[in-house]
Parts: sequence; C-alpha cells; structure tokens
Amino acid sequence: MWSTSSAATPSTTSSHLTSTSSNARAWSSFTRTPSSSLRLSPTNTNTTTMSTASRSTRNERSTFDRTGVTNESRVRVSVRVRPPFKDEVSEEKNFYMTTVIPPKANQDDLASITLGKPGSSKQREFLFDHTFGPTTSQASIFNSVAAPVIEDVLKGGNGTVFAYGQTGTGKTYTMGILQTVEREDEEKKGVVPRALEMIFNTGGVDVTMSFMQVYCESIQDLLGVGGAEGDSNNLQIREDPRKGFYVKNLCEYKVTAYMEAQSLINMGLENRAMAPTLMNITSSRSHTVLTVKVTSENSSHRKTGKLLLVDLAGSERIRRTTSSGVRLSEARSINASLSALGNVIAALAVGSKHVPFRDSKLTRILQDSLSGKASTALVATVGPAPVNEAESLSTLMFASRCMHVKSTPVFNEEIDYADMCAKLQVQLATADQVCLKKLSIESEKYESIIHKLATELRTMRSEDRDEGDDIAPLPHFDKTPKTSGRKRRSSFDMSAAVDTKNVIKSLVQTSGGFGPNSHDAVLTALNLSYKMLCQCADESSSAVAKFHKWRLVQLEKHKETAKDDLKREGEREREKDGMEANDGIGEGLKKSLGPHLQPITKTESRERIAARFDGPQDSIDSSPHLLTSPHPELSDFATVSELMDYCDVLLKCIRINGEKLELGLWKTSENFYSIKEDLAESNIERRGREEEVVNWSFVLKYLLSTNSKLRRQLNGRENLTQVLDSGRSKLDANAFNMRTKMSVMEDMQYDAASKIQAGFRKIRSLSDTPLPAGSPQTPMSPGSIKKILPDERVAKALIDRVSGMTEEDISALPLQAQANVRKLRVELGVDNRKIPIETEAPSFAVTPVVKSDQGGDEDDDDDEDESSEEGEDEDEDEEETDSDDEGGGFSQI
Ligand SMILES: Nc1ncnc2c1ncn2[C@@H]1O[C@H](COP(=O)(O)OP(=O)(O)OP(=O)(O)O)[C@@H](O)[C@H]1O
Repeated sequence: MWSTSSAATPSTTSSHLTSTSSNARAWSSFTRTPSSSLRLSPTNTNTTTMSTASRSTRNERSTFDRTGVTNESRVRVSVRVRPPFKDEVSEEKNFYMTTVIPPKANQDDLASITLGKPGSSKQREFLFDHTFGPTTSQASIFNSVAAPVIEDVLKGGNGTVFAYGQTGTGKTYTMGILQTVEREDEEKKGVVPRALEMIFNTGGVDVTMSFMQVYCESIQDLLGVGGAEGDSNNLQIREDPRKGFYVKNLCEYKVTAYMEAQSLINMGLENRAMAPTLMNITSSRSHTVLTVKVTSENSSHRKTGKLLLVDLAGSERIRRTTSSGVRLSEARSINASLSALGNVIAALAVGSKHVPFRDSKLTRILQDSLSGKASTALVATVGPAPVNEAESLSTLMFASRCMHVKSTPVFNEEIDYADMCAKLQVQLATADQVCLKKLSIESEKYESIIHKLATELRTMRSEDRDEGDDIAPLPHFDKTPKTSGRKRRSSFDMSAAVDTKNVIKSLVQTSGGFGPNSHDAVLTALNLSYKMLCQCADESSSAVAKFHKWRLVQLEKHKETAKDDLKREGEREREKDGMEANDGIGEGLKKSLGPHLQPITKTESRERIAARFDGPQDSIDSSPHLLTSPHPELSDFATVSELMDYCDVLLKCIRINGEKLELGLWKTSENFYSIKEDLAESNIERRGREEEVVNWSFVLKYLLSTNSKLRRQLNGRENLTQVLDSGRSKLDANAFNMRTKMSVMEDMQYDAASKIQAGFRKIRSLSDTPLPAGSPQTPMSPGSIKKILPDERVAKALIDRVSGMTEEDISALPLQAQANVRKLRVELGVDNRKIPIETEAPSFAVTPVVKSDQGGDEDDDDDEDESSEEGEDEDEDEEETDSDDEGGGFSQI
C-alpha cells in the first residue's frame, strides 16, 4: 500500500491526500468506525467528537499529573493529526485512530486525544494543551502554538517551537518549510513564514538569521560557505557563559524585511537533506534548526530574544521504511538522536539531577530551549491510519512526558543606565521650563486679578455707599494704621492724638507757659494743634453716631423681612396642622421642638430686646461725644492745667469712640445674623403671641445637639447589635454543645438504666424459675455467681438479698424458690453451713441501691444472653470450675 506512494514525485504529493475541498466526506470516512461510536460533528469537520457511550467504554486514560506544574511554567504541548492519504482512506475496514476533543472554555482545561479503536481495551486517552484534528488550518496552529512563543521572543526571551513525530506525519508541513517557503499560499503557510511575518510586522526590530541542519551527527550550515576555519559541514558547538550554547562559525545574516528572510530560507532549503523513503516521498533526513535573533531598542532598553524553529527528522522503523545504504545510516542516526532527545525529556520530566544533554548534537543544540528558561512549544504529529498506531503511541507518550518539563521564560533586557539618566535629565529640564513658563503665565494672570480687585476695593472704600441696598455696606471708617508718607484720613489714630497732646505740652513748655506773653508763632502752633485734637474728637463722635444710625436703618429693614419670613413660616405650619390663621407658630413646629420652645412673656421679650439694643451694655449711642457743645477757644483756658485737662477729655473721648467702633465693626461683620435672630424674637412678640417666643438660636443648638446625640445613639446601637450578635452566636454554640452533651448523658443514663433493669429481671427470673428436674446440685460460689451475673453490683445485690432474707421472707416464696434460696443461703454460708467462699470474691463497693421490685420489661431477654456471653470470657480456670454451674447454680433458685 505504501509502496505506491514512494514512487510518486514530490510534485504529486498532494494527490496522496484527500483534497481540502472534499474535506467533509473524506474526514467523515476517516473518523467513521465499525462500532460507529465516534461521530463527526457535521458543523465542525475539524473535530471529531466522541459519544458518551464510547467515552465511558474507554478503559485507560493517561492522566496528566499537574502537581507542581502550572500551565504557565512548562513546555506547551500540542498534537496534530495529519489528514489521511488516499490509500489510508481506502483501508476502510479498520479505519479508526484518533479522536480529538478540543479544550473547554476554561484556559486551564486540557484538550484530549484518544488513540485506538473505540471500545477496545487498548484505547488510551492523552491530555495536552491543544489537540488538532486533520482539518485544522495552519493559521490556527500558528496562533495557538507559535504566536505565544514569538510574543515572548519579542519581549526578549528565548523561544523554541519544535515539531516531533513519526516520519511522514506532517512536521515539515506544519513548520511550513516543505519545499520552499511561500508567503502567498495562505493555506499551506506554516509556522516559519508566519513567525517571520509576525516579527517583521512588529516593527523597530533588528533581525539576524542562521539556518543549520544536524545530519548524521554533524552540524551543517545551510546558508554557509564555512567560517574562517573552513568546513561548514561539520561545525562545532561551543558554550559561552553569556551567550549559552552556540555553533561556532555558523553564518548569521542580518535581514531587514520579510522577503529577504524568505529568500535566505529558500536558499538554505535547497541545501537541506531530503530524500524519498517508503514512508514519505519528501522525507527530511536531518533535523533543521532556523535561528532568528530579534533585537529591539526602545529608548534605553535593549531586548534580545532568540527564536529556534526546529523541524526534527521523523522517527522511523527501519523495517517499514526498508531503508538501506545511505538511507539506513541516516535512519539510524535520526533514531539515535531522537532517542537521546527522549532520554533528555524523560530526565527533565522527572526532575532528574543528571540530564544527558551531551549524548547528541541535537540535544546540545536544544539545551537552552529545554533547560527551563525558555518559552518552548512542541507540536507532536501523528498519522491517522491504524498501521501507525504503535508509532503514534510512542509519539504521544513522548509528548506526554514533555508536558512535565518545567520552563519559565527569562527575558533578556539590557538597560543603558547612563543613557537613561541623560534622557531623564533632558526630560526634567524640559519639564522644568514648561513648568516655569506656566507659572509665570499663571502668576501674571493672578497679579492682574489682584490688581483689579485692589482697585475695586479702593474705589469702594472711597465712595459713600447708597443706603438703599438690601444690606448696606458699613459706613466708611478708615482704621488703617499710620504709615509714613501716607496721609491719614482717620481721626482715631490714638498715637496721633497723643502726639498732638504732647506737642501742645512741649509748645507750652518752650514758650515758658501759656498766656498772652507767649510768642505769636508758638501760640499759632498751639492753636493749630489744639484745634486738630478737637476736630479729631468730633470726627470720632460723628463716626459713632453715623454707625449707630446705619445700624438702626439695617435693623428696620430686616424687621420687615423677618416679619415676612415668620409669616410664611407660620402659614406653612398652619397648613400642616390645619390650624386657624393668626395662630402664630404652628403646633406642628412646637411639637417637633418639644419642650425646648421657650415661651416667654411679652415683657420678658421686650426686656431682652432692650438689653440687646438699647440697654446700658450696648453703649454705642451713649458714648461720650462733644458734638452738642462747641469746644472752648484756647483763650478760654485760664491755666495750662485747665488746657491739659481738656486735652485729656478729648483724648478719652477719642479712645472710647475708637473702642466702640472697633467693637461694633467686629460684631457686625462677625455675625450679622445675630440681628436677624433678635428681630425674630421681637416680631413674634409684636404679633401678639404673648405667651410664646421662639428662641431660635436655642432651637438651632437643640436641633444640632439632638442630631449628634441621635448619631451617637445610632453608632452605639450598631455596636450593641454587633455585641448582641456575637453573644447570640456564642450562646447558640454553647447551647449546641450542651445539647450534644445532654444527649450523650441521656444515652449513658439509658444504658445504665437498661443494665440495671436487666439485672433485676435476671434476679426475678432466677428467684421464680423452678429447678429443672435432675439438675446437678452443685455448690454455688460467689465466683460462679459473678460469672453468671458479671455486673458486680447486681451480683452483690442478689447475694445481699438472699443473705438478708428472714425465715418469713423465704416461706412467702413459692416452694421451689424456697428450696433454691435455702440452698443458696447454705452455699453462701449464711445458714451456718461451712461452704468455702473464694477470698477475692465480691469486693464490690457497698453503694448499690437496687430494689428488686423495679424490674423492667419481662420479655426482653437480650441482656441475659449478653451476660452469659460475657461470662464465657472469664479466665479458663474459672470456666472449668464453674462450667457445671451453667445449667444449675442461679438458674436453680
Ligand atoms: N496537515 C496536513 N495537511 C495537508 N497535507 C499534509 C498535512 N500534514 C502532512 N501533509 C502532507 O504529508 C506529507 C508528509 O508530510 P511531511 O513531509 O511534512 O512529514 P514529516 O513528518 O516532516 O516527515 P519526515 O519526518 O519524513 O520528514 C507531505 O506531502 C505533506 O504535504
């Protein structure tokens, strides 16, 4: 059957296969089995599904032990089933082979492949990361298997994708290097061209490539003409602490575009060892390794990743390939290196300390890929025909072992710190400049705003305000402290006033007194200073008067507003409570405020208002002022001390007015709303509600404090609930424990009670049972009593009872029982008969309180049996001695 295919030329290869367009029919015949337990899903010709029945008949399943191996940290393994060749399809009789079940949605789920005839005892299931049926496209193989590896390579890791499998199962096809690499043939384009496309599409990468083959244990450069040292047909492997393993003198080519890479590979493929064998007309006779180094530089980071794309030669059974001559030695070498690879994987899978990497060139080349720091993916290929079952099993077992090889990619990233530092400094400097510029723009903006505001303020201060405003501004009182070079507008500058008085004093002194004899110039200056002092005092008084007037105006204005507010408030409340108009404060409001509404009388209210506005405490309008009487002229003063006294009065007036204004200003600006509050009180009072006046500030405080109190209570309640909850659960736990203990105790009590009852029953039955005729009259010892009644207390009770019986008691018994009791009493030595009593016998405590009349169920004799059984456990001597008692003894009583 295979011989025919070996004669075909490579160009006719596709004719071996069922054409893709006729896939559905061809695959269905591929999966159809005599038992028809495998079904092909018509919507998905790529996957053959297995019926539940066949799943359940599966009798062997290769379980993948995940212990210690996570999905992320191991070699990723996939299996691909080749589509059948035409002659394989025609072998319908035994057409079964593999069933592929893809993984479920969960990423951790593994895909399954079952090998063997459904229902047969040899059927085996294997689990892998991916399993691909015959119709799986090259694109989806690439995306699932190779793309993640290349992503790692682009991040600076070492990555390997390698194809392993029996000869002719599609390794080279999967890798996409069958004849030549073509970008255009989307259907056939395999891992190699797709990987290169992915790398070049990333952009910003430097790529170098080398291409070699391991042919009959020699490493050959597929792109080389030999290095400096000559022979490119037998290159040597070297180890470098930095580079790892490398092949000395292997030519590396820098490629800048996909097409360059493609032509290089095609060039190399011409040098590759390929030959037709009985199993594959395009059989690779060597292991080919394409190495792609990818470097990407991004600012100060340099990532260097290395990708190995390995197409292994296929394992073959020499008998089946009937190789001879060169093919035979090739086959031997291939098998030897694959077996070395198998040994390496087996050692890695079990975590062996020694891994025989050095056993072959192939394993040495793959050492970096397999020793745990690379991102490695294996595609194992299997053929579909039953004839390949043994080889497929071996491939699947190899792949299965690979699932246990740990591997976590390490990324090679170099950072140029000096460069990074320089770049950062430049960035910082730029950022600084930008920041400064922004700041200066901002500060200019704010300066202009501040300037504008200052001008506005100045204008406002210099203007007298219109009193028609809602809340008129305060009259102008300039309290600006004295500053040099600035004309003072205020008359309240005390230091200036004191200065003036001192000037007057010194002028008087320098002129040698105060009077008509003083110099004119001095008198003029004196007059001027005195006038200034007077003017200052007048101004301060008029300022106070002005302020007082302003305040009264404000008060009047807000009286009206507050009145309206209150009226509205009252109406709302009335609406709520359905009360009559003119009721003043609503009952609802009163209710909600509760006892904290403070009713006061009209007189009280008036007094309070008077105290606030007109009382002696608020003496703004009662402050000393001299506006009413004109100031005396200088000439009106008779003496210097008179003048100085008057100066003191003026000074005092200025000071007091200053203080009053100061206070008034502070009060007014701090809390304007105090006026409103006061007004509220007076308004209510004026509306004739003599009995109630709301103290709003009090109400407000009350509401605030109630609120916080409520909040505290709420918090407290939450805490309490927690405490209660935990307490409750503890109580529940305790109750449960108690219940458990009680039920145990009840059980114990019940046991004890039933034992006691059994004892009573035994005693009663013993005393009632007539002696069977002809029973041996063997003397009874306490030992034998104990044997029949192993419960010491019961035995003791019996002995006590029998011993303590009076003649009267005995004669009240039935005749037979009387005889038995008498006998027993004699045996026990109670009736002065010398019967030996064993010394170790009843040593029981004195306590048992047993009353024979408490007997229980008469018909329950189980315990009786138990006691006699227990009795049999006694030591042998006793058993021998007492063996005769069993028929008699107590039963005779
Ligand atoms: N999935 C597939 N779809 C279509 N054709 C395939 C597929 N797999 C393999 N083939 C065909 O099967 C034949 C053998 O495949 P290939 O040469 O890739 O096998 P191989 O495993 O590399 O064998 P060897 O180890 O002998 O080199 C080729 O003609 C190839 O075109």
